[in-house]
Amino acid sequence: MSERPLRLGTRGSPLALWQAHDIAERLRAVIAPRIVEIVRIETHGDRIQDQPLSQMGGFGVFTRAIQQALLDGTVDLAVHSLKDLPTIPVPGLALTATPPRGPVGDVLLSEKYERFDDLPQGAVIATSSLRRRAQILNERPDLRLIEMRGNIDTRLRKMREQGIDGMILAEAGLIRLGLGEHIREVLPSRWMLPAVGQGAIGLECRADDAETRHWVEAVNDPDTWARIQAERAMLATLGGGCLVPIGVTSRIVAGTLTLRGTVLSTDGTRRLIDELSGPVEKPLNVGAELAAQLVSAGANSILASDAIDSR
Ligand SMILES: NCc1[nH]cc(CCC(=O)O)c1CC(=O)O
Repeated sequence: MSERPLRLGTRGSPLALWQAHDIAERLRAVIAPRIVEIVRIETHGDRIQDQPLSQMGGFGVFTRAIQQALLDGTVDLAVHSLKDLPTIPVPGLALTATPPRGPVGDVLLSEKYERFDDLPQGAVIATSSLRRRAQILNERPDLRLIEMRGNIDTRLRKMREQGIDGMILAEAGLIRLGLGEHIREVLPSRWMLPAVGQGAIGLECRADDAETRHWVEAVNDPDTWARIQAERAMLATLGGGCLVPIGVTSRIVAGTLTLRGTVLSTDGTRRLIDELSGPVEKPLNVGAELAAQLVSAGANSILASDAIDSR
């Protein structure tokens, strides 16, 4: 076994660094006395802060630079927020493990209202995600949605300064940064389905780096792994990437994996939602079959109409 440090690549945002330190601790517990180092890498999404994510040319704006560092050998392990990691495989790299998943939901933050249902007609809500926008408009067509980018701290400040009525963020990020006191309500998964992989951390290695993969597999959580395999198979089969509103929930009860998926038009007027269960040993089948069900119900026409609208 080599004695050089294991270098772990991450974005430099406060949330990314929290996640990287968490992974470093988990690895140190299995890999000691070898040193684990954290290497910060700036991604395209970190550099360009003034454009809507949906217009930044799509896939991998928060992950590609870290994957490149992994391929170059600058780092040995990439730590990603899994929901930012495209499902398209990168030759030479392998998603190797997912530690236990954090909270999966989306939450309302607001200085004025306690609950989503308290929002008055025409209230202004900030979000940078097409998935959140479409699901909010499907539930409440009267609300006004505006773009908001930036780290979580920045967004909280902008909401206060600009008098915005509310904002939707992932619960996991707020909890991890100790900002849980800002959460007013976890939005019901009945209508706000989280992003594929939300709340999970993905650990990616070079496919041929057997030694690192061995250590990284030691911090894997099998239930999280099965759920994210199913969720990502659904997304990959639908082929929507990040430019189309797709949401999902998953659960495992007594060896059965249940996946519920939704596809919407970006304006929220059209929505499909469907559910499928299968053995936890076959997560890829559950995901691909649920996607096929959504396609038979017309998912492709919803996705295609969005592709035309966004031009
Ligand atoms: N780049 C957005 C991003 N990627 C991961 C998280 C939060 C943590 C997670 O959902 O895993 C966030 C912020 C948000 O959506 O509020």
